Amino acid sequence: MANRLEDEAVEFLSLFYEERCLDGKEARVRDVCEAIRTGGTYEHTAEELAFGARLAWRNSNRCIGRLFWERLTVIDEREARTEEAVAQALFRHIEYATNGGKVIPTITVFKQGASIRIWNAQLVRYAGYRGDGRIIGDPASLELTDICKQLGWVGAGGDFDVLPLVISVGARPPQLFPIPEHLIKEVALVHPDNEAFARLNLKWYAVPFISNMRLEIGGISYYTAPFNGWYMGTEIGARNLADDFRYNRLPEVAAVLGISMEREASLWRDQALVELNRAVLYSYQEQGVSIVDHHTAAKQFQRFIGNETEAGRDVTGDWTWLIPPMSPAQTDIFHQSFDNRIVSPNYFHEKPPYC
Ligand code: HEM
Ligand SMILES: N/C(=N/c1cccc(CO[C@@H]2CCNC2)c1)c1cccs1
Repeated sequence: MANRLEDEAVEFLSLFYEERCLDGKEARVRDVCEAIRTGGTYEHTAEELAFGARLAWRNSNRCIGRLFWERLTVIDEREARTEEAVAQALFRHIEYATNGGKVIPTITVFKQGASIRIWNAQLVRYAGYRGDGRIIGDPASLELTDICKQLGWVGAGGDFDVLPLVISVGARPPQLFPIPEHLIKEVALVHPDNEAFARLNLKWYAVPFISNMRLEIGGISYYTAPFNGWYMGTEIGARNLADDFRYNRLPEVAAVLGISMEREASLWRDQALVELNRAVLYSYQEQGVSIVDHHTAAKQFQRFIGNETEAGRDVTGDWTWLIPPMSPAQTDIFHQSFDNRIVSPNYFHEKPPYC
């Protein structure tokens, strides 16, 4: 009687051997089913792991950046067993993927199962502090910042303090690992036409490293598999710095650019939003850090659809996330519909270990 893990394993291995036109599938399937029957699980080969991580990206319905799914660098850290070893591997990932600004899409995969956990949602993220009546820094980080303070971390109390890595192994309490400053690349935000913009003293970190999603391949879950790509400008300019429950900077941008906020109908918010997003794209490009604008990203996504269709594969997608948060109807994505079926391998939201 084949169990669920066996079914998922056989399905993935079939894809692995067929899509890459390899032979030897029968023997591998037999070995894996034997391992599951005797030990309750199985181990992926390095090639299966790399292919599975790339497939998971190709199957990520909410990702507009999937054109480059085959170009993912996969680092195998399944042997790491201590908090220190995990932290060192993460420092290596940050340095390698940042690559001086020419960002390399990369994932580091730690041992299967949930014994190793990273408590950070992103490896590099700013702290959030509740001051007297107002919030300093990133409101999205309030909970993790509190945990870091309880564990002895002392933040500078500013708007852009990078949090330490918080890593736990098994039932041990989490350990803190401040990220060496030389590994963290940031971009100071300046405007292409208006030098007054710099007076806002805004900046953002160069590379997004997502560290709170579960990678599932052939029925096996890797709870710790942090991955990065490069940013799409709107993530920073239309959400992180613009949402009123995040950095909420549109009023200051309007003020410094002399845009009157008197009437909603003046569309001052939209005008300030465009200028903030132009500043983000200009600053990253000027400082040599990879970034893509939402129009180019949407065109690349159309190429992804073409490639997949040519390969005879269905494309699945989540329209509500694929459309950019700024000028969505200016992209072809807005005028299409997508099948939001969940296909495995994939990346899944996972509740934080501190819940
Ligand atoms: C290479 C450049 C990439 C760009 C420009 C890009 C862009 C994006 C954007 C804009 C989102 C929506 C994020 C949000 O609205 O908060 C997203 C979602 C996502 N991306 Fe990509 N991506 C890239 C690479 C990758 C890579 C390398 C992976 C994994 C290997 C990946 C996996 C995902 C996943 C799983 C989501 C959904 C996240 C969630 O449900 O919270 N992306 N991507
Ligand atoms: N550009 C990116 N953007 C994101 C991709 C996935 C997730 C996120 C952050 O999602 C949070 C949860 C909902 N919005 C913020 C951002 C990438 C990060 C890692 C690889 S590409």
